[in-house]
Amino acid sequence: MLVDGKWDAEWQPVQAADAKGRFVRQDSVFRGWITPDGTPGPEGQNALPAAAGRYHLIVAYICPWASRTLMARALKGLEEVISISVVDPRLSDQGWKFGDFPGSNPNDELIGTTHMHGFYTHSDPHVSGRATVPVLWDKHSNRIVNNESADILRILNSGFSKFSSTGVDLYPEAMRADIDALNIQLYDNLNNGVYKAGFASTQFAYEEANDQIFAMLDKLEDLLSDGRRFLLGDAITESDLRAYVTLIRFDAAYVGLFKTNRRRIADYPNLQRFLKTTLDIPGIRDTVRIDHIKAGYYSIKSLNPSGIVPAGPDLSELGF
Ligand SMILES: N[C@@H](CCC(=O)N[C@@H](CS)C(=O)NCC(=O)O)C(=O)O
Repeated sequence: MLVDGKWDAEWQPVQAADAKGRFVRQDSVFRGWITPDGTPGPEGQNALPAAAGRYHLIVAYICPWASRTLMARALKGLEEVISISVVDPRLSDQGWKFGDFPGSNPNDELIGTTHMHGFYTHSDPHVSGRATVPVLWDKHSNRIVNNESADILRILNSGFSKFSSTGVDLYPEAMRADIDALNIQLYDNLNNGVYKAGFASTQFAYEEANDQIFAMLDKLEDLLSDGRRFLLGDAITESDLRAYVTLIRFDAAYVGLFKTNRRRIADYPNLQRFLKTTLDIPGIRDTVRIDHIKAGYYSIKSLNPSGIVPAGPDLSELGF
């Protein structure tokens, strides 16, 4: 991680642990906003004006948080408005870097950095924290606008609406209370839940996280059991993006590496249908690279010292 603008020691996947061995995630540090005309964001954040060609997303296909921003970009039809670059899925001892893995960018064309942390120190020479993806980058000032994917989803949804070619609204006014309530459960039990299981340092913390994950999966399976296409009805919302990015990684990576192996998503008919429905939306399949997901997760040395990437599972039912 970075300490006062300098790379400090070897990269470690475990961010912090509490007294009971629970994984604790750090908060993101760059929280600027983008609005249609540059007026402040919804909570008074400093904002830049939306524009075509000015902003850029730096992502990793392995990463669920980055992938949800790619999904929002695709669902809003912003592929020609916001450019992207993709880091190598395999973590180096200095965090993310550009590299030669198929489908990633060998070099950075924005500022010529080799590692993700270069964007952070370029934006703030004294920055401290982890150099995470995704990053929303401003090509005019050559600075990070925001490195919190939850914010980036909202920015893409509302800030860029005049550039959207689809008219999809992922956070409709009338559904906000339901979306917010479901998002909290999804984050604690599922999105961050799998990391809590995978990076638990005690049996207690692992079992606690595992129970939360499977209770949440049962709940989502039940929500979808009336035949609805998405979690809150027939229209896709932000909550679906949040659930999807963890569900699509579950059988490929988490069941094995994070030991969340009580059941697979393929064993839940409605969750599997939800994955297929979402994958059929134009642009979504392009946001999923199973090869990056497997290579990336299984490159985490502390969980998989040999670096061997499993050959399975068979995901042909999902078209992979
Ligand atoms: N809260 C952040 C979390 C992002 C995050 O943790 N990304 C991971 C990859 S999935 C990362 O870049 N980790 C590198 C590190 O922690 O050094 C967000 O949602 O944007």
